Amino acid sequence: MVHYTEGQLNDIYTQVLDHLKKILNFRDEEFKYWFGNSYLFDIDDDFASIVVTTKVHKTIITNFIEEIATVFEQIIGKKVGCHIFLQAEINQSIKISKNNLSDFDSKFFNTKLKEEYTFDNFVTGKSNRDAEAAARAVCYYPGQYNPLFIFGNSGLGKTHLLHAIGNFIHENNPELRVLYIYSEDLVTLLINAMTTKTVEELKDKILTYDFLLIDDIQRLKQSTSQEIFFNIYNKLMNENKQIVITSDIHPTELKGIENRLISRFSSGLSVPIGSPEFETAKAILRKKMEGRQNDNIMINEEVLDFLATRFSSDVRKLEGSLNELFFKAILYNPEVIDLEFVTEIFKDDPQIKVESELTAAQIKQVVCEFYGLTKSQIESKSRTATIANPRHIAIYLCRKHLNMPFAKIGMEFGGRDHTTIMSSYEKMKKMLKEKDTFQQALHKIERKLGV
Ligand SMILES: Nc1ncnc2c1ncn2[C@@H]1O[C@H](COP(=O)(O)OP(=O)(O)OP(=O)(O)O)[C@@H](O)[C@H]1O
Repeated sequence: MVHYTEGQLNDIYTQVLDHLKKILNFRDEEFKYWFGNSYLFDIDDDFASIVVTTKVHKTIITNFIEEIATVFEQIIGKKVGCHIFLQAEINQSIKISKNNLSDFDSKFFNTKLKEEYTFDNFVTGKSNRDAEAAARAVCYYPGQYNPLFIFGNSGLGKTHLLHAIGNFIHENNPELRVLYIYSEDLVTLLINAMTTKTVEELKDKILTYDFLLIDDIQRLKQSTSQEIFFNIYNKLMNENKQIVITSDIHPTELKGIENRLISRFSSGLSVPIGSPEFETAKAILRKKMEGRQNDNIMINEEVLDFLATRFSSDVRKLEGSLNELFFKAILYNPEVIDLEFVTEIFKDDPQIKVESELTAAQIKQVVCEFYGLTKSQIESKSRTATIANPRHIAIYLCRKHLNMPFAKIGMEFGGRDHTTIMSSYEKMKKMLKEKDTFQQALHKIERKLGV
């Protein structure tokens, strides 16, 4: 990598500005106003970092990022991306991240893996079996399903599975290096590396790992960091390192993430993880009760039924409900935790009221009643208009009122994939614009649903 001195950076930037002035349509004083106080902070292998003084300058100059990159290519003879930073961002990052890379291993390696999240204590059922099987598969065949992308709502075990992969590898293949990282930490690292001119070192560090486990990728929104990430991602893939990513939505529905990344995320294996069904939720509760200190507390079967029914949409809440119950049991010391005790404990819990909120099942039911169909008809693959159109309406309503991801709606409608659901939704949107009859039907159904 070429290291430029301050003087060289200064020379290069002077030439860049001269060229830019000729191609941008600014008057002299305008150009001076926008670019006059900017300077070139650094050029590394992939990026030129330009520093400006105010947010407004950053916004305006960012509009010309492509032109600036082209001029850089002409002057320095190689293609680089351009980043615009505020002086304040540079100052802040330099302050907090001087030691970031030396901390890297202790901060992001090993210590971050939660030992308690293993495959052994991950309870499987229909809703999460595919995700668990895929997670195990990457442990046995690293690089074969690359990247593995696990998506689903909050609290359904995505992080648990990532850690389970890491723990499994540590135990069974200790020579392989695993890096678990939360996306927001990754963004901080990338930005700091840019501002402390340590991008190459960071890349080299990350490339020493065999498994990169990235949690909650939807948070990788900072656009400047996406470019470096893209670069690192490609290098890891080229070296056949295993990448596992989690997100709350299917890769194609990610917002604020560049298309080239989205298409790469979709190119491996994407598996959904859903809310546990009743029996799985109960099995999770039993698992979470194992090894608790308060073994002597008796808990009735119907209590597990109650919790599994009310809280299964989020395993984190399911766990929380159990903790609360045990805590209250220690406090009030009932002979046995029974349904009466539980309903009293949770009587003011807003979660219980979730029952009255609109669900996909209610939407399907009301649409079926309206059109005289059965549940299995609306969920079927039938293309007959009398069945397909009501299905489009129900899908449209799920998206509109529940804001459900397309992949999740697909699960409600006979396991269709998200692209089919997306096209169904678009079709109904178009039909509603074109035909009054659909609009009227939609309003009547919405009135019945009370929305
Ligand atoms: N199938 C399961 N078996 C056992 N525990 C589970 C299961 N699913 C989830 N859990 C537990 O539920 C809690 C929440 O899970 P986790 O943090 O993995 O969810 P998440 O999908 O990553 O959520 P978020 O998107 O909010 O990060 C954890 O304590 C985890 O151990």
